Order: sequence, then C-alpha cells, then structure tokens
Amino acid sequence: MRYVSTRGQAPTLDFSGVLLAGLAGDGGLYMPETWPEFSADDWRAMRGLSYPELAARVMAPFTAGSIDQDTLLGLCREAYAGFTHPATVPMVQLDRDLFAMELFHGPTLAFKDMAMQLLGRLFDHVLTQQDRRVTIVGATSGDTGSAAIEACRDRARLQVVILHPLGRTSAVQRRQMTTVLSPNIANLALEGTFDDCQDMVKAMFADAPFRDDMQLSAVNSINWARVAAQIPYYVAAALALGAPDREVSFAVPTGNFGNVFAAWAARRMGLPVARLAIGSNGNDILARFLAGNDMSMRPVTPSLSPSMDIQVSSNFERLLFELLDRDASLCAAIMTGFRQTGRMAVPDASWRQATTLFHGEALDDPATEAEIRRLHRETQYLADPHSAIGIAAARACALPGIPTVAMATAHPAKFPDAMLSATGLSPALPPHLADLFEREEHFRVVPNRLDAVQDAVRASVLKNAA
Ligand SMILES: Cc1ncc(COP(=O)(O)O)c(C=O)c1O
Ligand SMILES: N[C@@H](CCOP(=O)(O)O)C(=O)O
Repeated sequence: MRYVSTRGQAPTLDFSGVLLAGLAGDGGLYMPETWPEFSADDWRAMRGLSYPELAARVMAPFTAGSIDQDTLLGLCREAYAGFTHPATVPMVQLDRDLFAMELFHGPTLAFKDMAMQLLGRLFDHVLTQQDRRVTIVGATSGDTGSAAIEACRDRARLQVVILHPLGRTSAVQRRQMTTVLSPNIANLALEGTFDDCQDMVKAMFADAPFRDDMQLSAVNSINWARVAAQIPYYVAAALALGAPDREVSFAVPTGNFGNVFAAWAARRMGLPVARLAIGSNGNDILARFLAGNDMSMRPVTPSLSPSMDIQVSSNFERLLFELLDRDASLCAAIMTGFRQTGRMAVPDASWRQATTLFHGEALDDPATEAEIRRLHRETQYLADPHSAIGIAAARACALPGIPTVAMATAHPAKFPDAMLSATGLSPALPPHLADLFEREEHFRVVPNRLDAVQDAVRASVLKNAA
C-alpha cells in the first residue's frame, strides 16, 4: 500500500515510510492511496477471531508491501497480551440498543494504548530492519503522552519527547508521564494549551534542517499508523452486534478527530455503519461545524474532560480531503486559510455531505457531571467524563432500531475529582499504579516558544546519546 499527502506536495510512501515520517513533508497528513474494501463474506469470516487476529486481518492491507502478515500477527499478539480484560475490548450493554465498548484495559487506562502498544513494536521492528534511530516528538492533552511513554520506554532506537500543557491535565494523567524516569523519555510542560503543544510539534516538522537533524517522528494521530491501529475495534464491535448483516452506529468522544476518523475508515472499508455521533465538551468546534458549518476557533477553556480540550482537530483534514474528492490543492488552501483566519471555509456541499453521516453533541461541565450521575444511578455504570460525553452523544443521536456503540475511552480512576463530585465515589487505580502519587516526578517547564522547545528536544537527545 502507498500513501499520499492530503496536501499533494509530498512524495508517496509505503507503510514503513509513513510510520517513520509521521507528518508529510508538505504539512499534510498521509492517507492510503486507495481504500481497501472487505466484502460481506470477508467480514463474516472474521467472526470468532481473537482480538489480535482480527487486528492483524483488518490492518494487513495497510501494511502490505512493508510488513509481512505473520510478523504483523506476532506484533499484534504481543501488543494486546498485556491487556487486563480477556476480551481486550469488552462491551457493556447500557440499554436495549446502547452499548459501551471499553477501550481502557491497557497499561495506561485509556484508548490510546490500543494503537500505541502496537506502534511501539512497529517502530522497533522497522527501525531494526533499517538500522536507524528516531526522535519521537508528541503532543498530549493527557492520554497520548502516557500511552506513548509506556509503549516506547527503554527502547534503544527511540528517543521520546512529550509536550503537555502545563497544569491542564489531571494529576493522574500528568504523573503517569512524569514518573517514568527512563533515559529515553523526556517530559516538557509547555506554558500553553494542547493546541499550542500540537502546533509546536507541527512547527518542528516544518523546520526541515531540525527535522532531519533530529530524525523526527510522530506518535500522535497525525501518524497514519495510529489511525490504522484504531480501526479494528470498530470492526470487533460491529461484528459482535451482527454486522455485516446488521447496521450499527458509533458514538465517539472527540478531540483530535483521530478516533472517530478510524470509525469513518472502517465504514469506507465496507463496514455497515449508519451514523457517527461526535461528543464534545464546551470546546465544541466540531459540534458547531456539524450544526451550522461554523468551524471557527475560540479560546480553549479547561473542562472536566481535559483530553478533549482541543480546538484544532488535526484529523479533520483527512475527512476534508475525502469530502473534497481528494482535491489536495483545495484541501491545502482551506487548511492554510484556517490557520491564517481561525475559520475554516468548508464548501457548503462538503458540509452537507458530512452531516449525512456525522452528528454532533456538546456537553458543558454541568451536563457532563449530570450524565455521569444519571448513568451511575440508572445503570450502576461508572463512566469517566470523556466516555460519559460519548454515551450522551449516543443517546442524543440514536437511530431507531439500530444499535449504537459508545466508545468508553478512559478508565474513571484517571479523573478521580470529577468522579467524586458526580457520584461521591472515587474509583481506585489498579495495583500497577497504586503508588503513583508516591513516585518521583521529573519534567521541565518550557515557554511557549519554538526555539525553547527545540533547545529542550536537542538537549534530551544529546543527554541520552552521552
Ligand atoms: C480519554 C479520551 N477520550 C477522547 C479523546 C478524543 O479522541 P480523539 O483525539 O481521537 O478525537 C481523547 C484524546 O484524544 C482521550 O484521551
Ligand atoms: N487527547 C489526546 C490529544 C492527542 O490526540 P492524538 O490522538 O492525536 O494523539 C491526548 O490525550 O493526548
């Protein structure tokens, strides 16, 4: 499989190339040159597979030409062996046609482990083949960082530098990152928002001498491999509910648009998906877009669901590229205009097309807390603030007779204050994290300036090389 940039000016690459490149050289995002499609019989043949087998089957067309199928299956088996639930991604029935798929049974208790546990191994495999080292720079609003650190710690060919927004994650999220003291891990606390962190990552990629000198790579969902590894659990959910002989809908708490774009990709590959409901917090740019084609940036406000405190949803560019029938120069022009004006000029026809599949629902903090409380009272289910937003979106956007699966993206113990305030309960961290608050923390505060961040990245690479 070859990959093309959404902005049309970068060379096409194979899967290994895309994995290591992260962001395309023209600032765009890599997309499969053509979409693989599975027939109804292909989907039926996947029923009964274990999760690692299913993941390898679904991802095989994307890695074809770079990674052979046996190797991919072996990596998938290793990646999901450490998940604490035997089903890897169990589903809980909340109502007659409403289910929650729990994606948080990996080591860092959020859905990011689903892709990151595989990505760490894919990086190791490809870098060993090519005898190379890379520096991973990542931006996190709370969960990507710890999942990347856990997946990449102590890997000799990887240096990992994670930027988080100072004071804007939960204490559990921050400590999951900053208490990992491995020499190949560095944590930078940026004086800014997650969007600033993400902009820094993109700016470092745009600085070609720096990018080449540091051998930069990415683990955010701007890296296609992240999105590809998030597709299989949508397939698992749909098959469990009767696909391909029955339609399903998904509801996804959304920030950077990577998770819900994986659902879109599953549909594009032939999975019968009726509706995609997007849940947002008060940072509701995507809900405003779907309601009235208003994709205009507003200042980010901290919320009970900090991982979704995002205004620039990077993966929206991938959907836009498709909505524009893959017109890369128009896509590039719209994205450049967005960064210049803070408003994205999506053509009306594309917006209308998006609204035939996507529906948005935004919950402010009081509504999020009310949803957590209601769920607990009526079903005894403890949903973290992000998952609760997804479940509320599922209820608001459900189609009669079609089951909706809401993605439960984080364990409630990651957000103890919100859970306590909503339910009076504070779920315990699992045994491997029980002493998290006694561990030593290490991170460096950096000003919101590219030169300061680049200096810190360079210093961490030199320190580990010494
Ligand atoms: C717990 C949780 N839920 C939802 C999201 C939003 O997912 P995405 O950024 O893929 O839209 C995130 C962050 O990405 C998250 O950490
Ligand atoms: N919510 C994320 C933000 C980054 O998203 P990604 O999927 O692009 O890595 C986080 O928790 O860090």
